[in-house]
Amino acid sequence: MQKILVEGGNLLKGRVKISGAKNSAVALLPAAILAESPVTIEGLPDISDVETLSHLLEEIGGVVTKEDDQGLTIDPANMTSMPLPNGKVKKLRASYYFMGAMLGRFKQAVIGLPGGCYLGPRPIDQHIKGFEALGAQVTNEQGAIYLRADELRGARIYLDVVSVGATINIMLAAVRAKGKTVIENAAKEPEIIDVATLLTSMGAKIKGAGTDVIRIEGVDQLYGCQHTIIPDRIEAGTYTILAASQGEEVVIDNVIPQHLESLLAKLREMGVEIIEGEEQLTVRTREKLKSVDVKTLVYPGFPTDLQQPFTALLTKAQGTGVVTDTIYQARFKHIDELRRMNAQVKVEGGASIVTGAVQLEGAKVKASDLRAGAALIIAALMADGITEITGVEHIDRGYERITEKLLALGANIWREEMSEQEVEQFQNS
Ligand SMILES: CC(=O)N[C@H]1[C@@H](OP(=O)(O)OP(=O)(O)OC[C@H]2O[C@@H](n3ccc(=O)[nH]c3=O)[C@H](O)[C@@H]2O)O[C@H](CO)[C@@H](O)[C@@H]1O
Ligand SMILES: C=C(OP(=O)(O)O)C(=O)O
Repeated sequence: MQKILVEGGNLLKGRVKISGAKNSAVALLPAAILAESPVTIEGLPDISDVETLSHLLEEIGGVVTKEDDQGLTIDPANMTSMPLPNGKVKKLRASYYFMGAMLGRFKQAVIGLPGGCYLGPRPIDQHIKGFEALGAQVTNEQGAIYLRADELRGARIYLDVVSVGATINIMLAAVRAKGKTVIENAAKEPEIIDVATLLTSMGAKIKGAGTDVIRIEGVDQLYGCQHTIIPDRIEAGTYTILAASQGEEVVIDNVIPQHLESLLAKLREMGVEIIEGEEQLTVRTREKLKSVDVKTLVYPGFPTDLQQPFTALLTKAQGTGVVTDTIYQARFKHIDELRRMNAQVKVEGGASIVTGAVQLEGAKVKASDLRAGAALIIAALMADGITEITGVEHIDRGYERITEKLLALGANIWREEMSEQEVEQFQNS
């Protein structure tokens, strides 16, 4: 087990290249189950979620081959509807996409309830509502979801909650259903468009991805194809926040700036200078930052996945900022850790209230989840002295080579193996 150490204070300067989107990758890989011949996905991020999903694809009989340029080819020809009730499915959230994809291809699946970041309750009732509407029988037996259908039939499905996972999962099953499916109140995140683009290249008929009504005409067969993933808007947002907090001038390459408009607007309000290129952002901070309030919303609103990193930045700004998370009202585990670093933050209801312009101090802290980890790294880069961050396995689920990328920008950051005693303390904390 490793920990990350950061000596704060260095100003960041240079360029950083953003990797492929985690939240696309984790759906694109299971989508390959639906094809009859090999699917190649290019530009995948080198993160542990991708590795775990590749192993799961192999467990059900897929042949996964590494390509140049971080591509993977998945040959689904010999896959079976092997049950996956336990094991790796519990390591990440997106294993739930095996439900939709295996239901679509085999008309049956047994998948353990997913893991992923604990952000308060994360039900999957809307996924199940969608599968049932398509004709599947769904039961929960000892923590695994059993799905079975004699035939999948297209249906009109209204999502009671706007859900990224449910929208994609229903799309995965519906592309192989008989007839027409309409998903109403669908999520509009760019990752949904990316998955729909892959499915369309495989032969699916999908209209409206990226709007709140998606129409799907089921087809009998899907085929292999080649697809290049979109850049990770959350990783890009994290580096943008990082550059705003401790950057002299940082150029962020391989970005779709339109995917980050809500964040960029808030940063500009704070006094950060951002120049948007076609696939690039240049971030400069010349003046003292002013606090702002943010409220997370579904896309194109401010993303919940950037709420925690943004809170770390607010500790530097003049004034008080309120961060309200309307998606996950319990996504505040990073706050206690930021407090250990001298941050003046309190949580009230579904919001954190940050009193800014405070000098953070290095401390021993624990990343409780992926974006809490990103928030702690940002705080550590601004802090006086050395910060030790445990819970690195969460960070490695979603940030490719984060220590190397930051080192190249001039940060003083490194990894160390934890001693046996530290591992024990960590596991008991
Ligand atoms: C792998 C992946 O893509 N993860 C992202 C995805 O998670 P995930 O797909 O799990 O998140 P959802 O969009 O489904 O969740 C949004 C909200 O709907 C609720 N809900 C969701 C499904 C359901 O069946 N019932 C229900 O009540 C959730 O508790 C949450 O409050 O979108 C989240 C919201 O942008 C991001 O934070 C995650 O990074
Ligand atoms: C919450 C996240 O991921 P997951 O849904 O995979 O747990 C995230 O990416 O911030």
